[in-house]
This record gives sequence, structure tokens and C-alpha cells, in this order.
Amino acid sequence: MNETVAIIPAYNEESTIGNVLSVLNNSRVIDQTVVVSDGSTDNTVQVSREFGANVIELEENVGKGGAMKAGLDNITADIILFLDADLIGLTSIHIEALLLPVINNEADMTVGIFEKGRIATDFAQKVAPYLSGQRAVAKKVLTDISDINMSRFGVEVALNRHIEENNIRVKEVILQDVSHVMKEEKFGVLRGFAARMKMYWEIVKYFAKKEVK
Ligand SMILES: O=c1ccn([C@@H]2O[C@H](COP(=O)(O)OP(=O)(O)O)[C@@H](O)[C@H]2O)c(=O)[nH]1
Ligand SMILES: O=C(O)[C@@H](COP(=O)(O)O)O[C@H]1O[C@H](CO)[C@@H](O)[C@H](O)[C@H]1O
Repeated sequence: MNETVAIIPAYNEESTIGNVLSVLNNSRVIDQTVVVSDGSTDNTVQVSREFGANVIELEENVGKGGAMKAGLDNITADIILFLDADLIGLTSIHIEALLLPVINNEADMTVGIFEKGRIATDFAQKVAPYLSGQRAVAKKVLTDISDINMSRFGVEVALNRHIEENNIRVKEVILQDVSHVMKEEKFGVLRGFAARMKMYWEIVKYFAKKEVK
């Protein structure tokens, strides 16, 4: 039997992570949930523990890729579900849609694409579906992935490069009615826009970087 674990990188997500964790707690295909608090200064850790998640507390903010790697280094399960902590509209149907193709060995990785969630987040994923943070993956295909811990928001580019170079079987899964909280909503228009630009910079920087093996 495959063992499954959900890994959630989380940086100051106290207001949304509880919803994601309660869906995971009610899912029949998730055996365990690990939240990696990436130097959070709010109550992300306490809320996650209240919902029964195993929590890895990073003292400093290392970025999304580093948080995901910290999760990967601390699990034994053979199938991983990566989810963002700020999802809106997630249900156990979405969790199964992401995981079952990997559990049934029809794909090595699934990538979840928002549809009919909200116009802005649908549009972002239409333009760049492969930036999605919602993915199930067989751990065996990630054993030799390099430097995702240094990639911050470039982590999805690192995963995509790994997919291409290793002929990994990928399936897109539509996540109907799912959205996430946008940076402008989290931080306000100006700080949100600045955070968005920083994220794009981290993505472009990783994109331009040659892979270090
Ligand atoms: O330095 C960071 C930035 C983000 N995240 C987490 O990575 C996921 C995706 O980040 P965010 O929601 O900011 O990205 P968006 O989906 O808005 O682009 C979320 O669970 C964040 O809490 C993290 O662990 N460390
Ligand atoms: O959809 C996108 O363009 C970005 C932007 O999200 P925001 O609307 O700025 O919160 O979010 C995605 O990209 C990040 C970088 O690849 C991923 O880490 C996130 O999981 C993903 O939601």
C-alpha cells in the first residue's frame, strides 16, 4: 500500500491554513499532513497543531522551495501532495483528483489548474499553468532533484525542469471552483504588487540559472 503525505509550505498563513487542513483531515486518501512553517511570525504553527498537523518550524524564512525541501527531507511516505496554505474552495474531491492518478500509477506527477474559481487567479493559471503549487508526486521521481531548496518561488520552474529532463509522466488536473488569496489581498495593493514583482524576479532568476547537479 502506498503511504501519502500532504506537505504545506506556509509563511504567515494563520487565517487560511485551517481550512486547508480541515479538508485534508477529512480526506480518505491522505495518511499524514506536514506543515512547514517558513519562519512564520504569526500563529501558523499554533493553528496547524490545533488541526493535528505535524509541524516543522523553520526559524528563518528560507523561501517556498526551501520549505518544500525541508518537508521532503522529513517524510517517509512514497506519495506527496504539495498544497499552498491559502487555497479557497478546496474539497476532498480535489485532493482525490490530484492524488489518485499517482496512487494508481497513471502519472508520476499531477499539476492542479484552477478553473472557475476567480477571474484573476484563473487567468494567471491559464497564462502559466506550470507555476501551480498544487501537485501530487511519487517521491521516487524526486530523489535526485537538485537545488530546489535555493529556488524560493523558482521551485515550480525547478520541478518543471526536472520533469522535462527525466521524462516524468505528468497529468494536468482541473481544480474546479478553487482559487487562492492573492498577494494584493494579503498585503494591500502596494506591498502586494512589490511581493508579486519579487516573486516574478525569483522565477525569472531561477529560469535563467543553469542547473547545478
Ligand atoms: O517565503 C515563502 C513564501 C511563500 N511560502 C508559502 O508558499 C505557498 C505559496 O505562496 P503564496 O501564496 O505567497 O504564493 P501565490 O500562490 O500567492 O503566488 C504558500 O503556502 C505560502 O505560505 C513559503 O512557505 N515561504
Ligand atoms: O498564479 C500565479 O501567477 C502566482 C501568483 O499568485 P498571486 O495571485 O500573486 O498570489 O502563484 C503561483 O505561482 C507561484 C510561483 O510559481 C507558486 O509558488 C504558487 O503556488 C502559485 O500559486
